[in-house]
Amino acid sequence: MKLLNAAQIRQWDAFTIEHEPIVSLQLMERAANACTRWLLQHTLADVYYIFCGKGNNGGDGLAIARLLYNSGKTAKVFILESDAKGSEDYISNFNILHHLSAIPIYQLRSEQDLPVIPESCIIVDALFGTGLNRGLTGLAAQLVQHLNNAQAPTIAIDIPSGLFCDQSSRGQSVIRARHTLTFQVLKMAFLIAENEPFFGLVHLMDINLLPAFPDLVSTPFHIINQALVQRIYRPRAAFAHKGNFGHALIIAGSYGKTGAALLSTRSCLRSGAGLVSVHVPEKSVAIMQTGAPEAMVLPDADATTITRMDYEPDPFSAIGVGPGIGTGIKTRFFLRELLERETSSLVLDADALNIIAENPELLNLLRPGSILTPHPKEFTRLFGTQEDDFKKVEVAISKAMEFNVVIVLKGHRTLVALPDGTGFFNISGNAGMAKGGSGDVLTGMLTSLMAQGYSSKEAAIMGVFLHGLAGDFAATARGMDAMIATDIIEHIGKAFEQLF
Ligand SMILES: NC(=O)C1=CN([C@@H]2O[C@H](COP(=O)(O)OP(=O)(O)OC[C@H]3O[C@@H](n4cnc5c(N)ncnc54)[C@H](OP(=O)(O)O)[C@@H]3O)[C@@H](O)[C@H]2O)[C@@H](O)CC1
Ligand SMILES: Nc1ncnc2c1ncn2[C@@H]1O[C@H](COP(=O)(O)OP(=O)(O)O)[C@@H](O)[C@H]1O
Ligand SMILES: [K+]
Repeated sequence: MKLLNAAQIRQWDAFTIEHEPIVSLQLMERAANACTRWLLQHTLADVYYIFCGKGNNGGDGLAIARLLYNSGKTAKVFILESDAKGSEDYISNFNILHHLSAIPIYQLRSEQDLPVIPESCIIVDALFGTGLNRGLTGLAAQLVQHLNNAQAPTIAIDIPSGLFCDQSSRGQSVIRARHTLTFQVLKMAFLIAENEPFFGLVHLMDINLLPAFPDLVSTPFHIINQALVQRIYRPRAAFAHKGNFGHALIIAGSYGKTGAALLSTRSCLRSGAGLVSVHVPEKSVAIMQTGAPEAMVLPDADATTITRMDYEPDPFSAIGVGPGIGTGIKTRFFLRELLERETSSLVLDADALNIIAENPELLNLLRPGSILTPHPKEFTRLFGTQEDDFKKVEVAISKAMEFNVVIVLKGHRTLVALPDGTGFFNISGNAGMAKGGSGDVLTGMLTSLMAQGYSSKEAAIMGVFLHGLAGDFAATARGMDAMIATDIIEHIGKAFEQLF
């Protein structure tokens, strides 16, 4: 699914108005209706304090005030005054409301006009929407601070006021909402970690914009959804044999970290590979054979670390390397040898990435289409510190292009950055996965998918989606606090079932 920017979303509004046909004011009414329904279903308040700017976001706020009033609720409207005349639809809604004398309208012209906000009210933020074109200053910034200091919860309409859709809002005055009721589609701002304090829980309000529009525009960003992964997934043929599903090799573990190897191997086995081998330090062999009897074990010559490749890498259809291997000198030599000898693509995670970060020239040895799966700290070690999280997305994509690899920048909204310059955000998964071992599970899954012949782009998109979905099922079964990485593995099967 394409991730549209603010300008494209406005074009989509205009496209709908032109082709449906529907007049702009009716579209605003549809949007306000959807928000009002949500407010009536999900909030219990004595009174709604509705703060409006003079653009269309403010127009939404005025229409919501009227619809709440029509549903028997009490609403007070506060208008952030400026020299602007107001958008056409704002003015239309203002005129309607003006005639409804039951709804008081207060004009905010200076700091003295900022109202006392009762704890028991609900604040509706309709100051600025996708039309924000500069940071808030003056009275607008004071109002935002005033609302953020209030005890009452804030519901933002479309986007918290002051938050830019497509660029960093670091250092700006931005509404901190408990819920955001956003129209039709997610905005990029909601996928970026640094914006977490602002938008709260995001709810999509379907306003029936014409579905034909997104096909007409191009965008570098996409959201991974079930339909996309269903198109990638290839069901297993009934007459298939294990040779059809590749041979995966996991290289993982060191003394005290055999668990990382176990988690990667088990998740690799659970994700469809025909055969799975695992290269671990000699001392880990018994643990592996007991914990993952379906896998074949290649013991290292060293008792406690990975040091040598006593086998040819070529027979393996994909290799995943890194979880728990440490960054010792012999392991570093091993990784260099692997990168020099291996002819197919690799999945590189954890300490494999830390070793590369210490020896950046190794990046040039990566085979095209390899997958790197850094968490944010590993990403910083590899590619330096960025001034904000939007910049991080940009750098991930430019590095994917430069080294012709796929970079999976992990987090709440994992980004799959592709060498063709595009980026795919994953929206499955939950905070219960923020625990040691979750990343090892992802490495095993990606290696398994690559072994089966999925391209690195397909494997990365499908892998992060299924990993998050398995995490969501694990959270339902165990709860976010109690779930552990093994629970994610236990639910990989159920995640696959959603693709049938
Ligand atoms: N039919 C439709 O299209 C639908 C649209 N919908 C709604 O419209 C919203 C977008 O509306 P919008 O484009 O009017 O922009 P909006 O965000 O309300 O205000 C921007 C105005 O504020 C100003 N301004 C900007 N930055 C500023 C700043 N820092 N400090 C001070 N002023 C600033 C700027 O004017 P300027 O001062 O630059 O001349 C501009 O006029 C969208 O989020 C959704 O809620 C829904 O109803 C669905 C149907
Ligand atoms: N809050 C969260 N929401 C969704 N997914 C998360 C969250 N926190 C972590 N994850 C996922 O869990 C995994 C954690 O990986 P990583 O930090 O490498 O763990 P480890 O190295 O301990 O195995 C990543 O795939 C990440 O996307
Ligand atoms: K808003």
